[in-house]
Amino acid sequence: MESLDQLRDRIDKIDADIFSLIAERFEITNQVGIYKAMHQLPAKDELRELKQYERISALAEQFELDPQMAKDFLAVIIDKVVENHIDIAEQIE
Ligand SMILES: O=C(O)C(=O)C[C@]1(C(=O)O)C=C[C@@H](O)C=C1
Repeated sequence: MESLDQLRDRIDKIDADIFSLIAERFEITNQVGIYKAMHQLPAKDELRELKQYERISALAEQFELDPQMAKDFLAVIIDKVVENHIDIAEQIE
């Protein structure tokens, strides 16, 4: 059995991986924000979001996680992405 410190080290590494991937996702969504601003597209795409929530919910079930928790987690990220898109559009105007 691993020690508490070893288990916590593994948790810390996973947290670092998660945030590295979230940062990469924001880099990509910022590019989407620039594209949308340049093509006068709205910051928010409800249909795409519905598909995203369905997809994340199915993914959560596949990994035996709570689908609502997964959707809440994604909502925090997507809400921030939309804010960033609005900021980008204001800067490009
Ligand atoms: O796919 C897009 O159009 C995005 O802007 C990305 C994204 C997302 O983070 O997944 C964010 C905002 C949109 O409302 C839908 C999806």
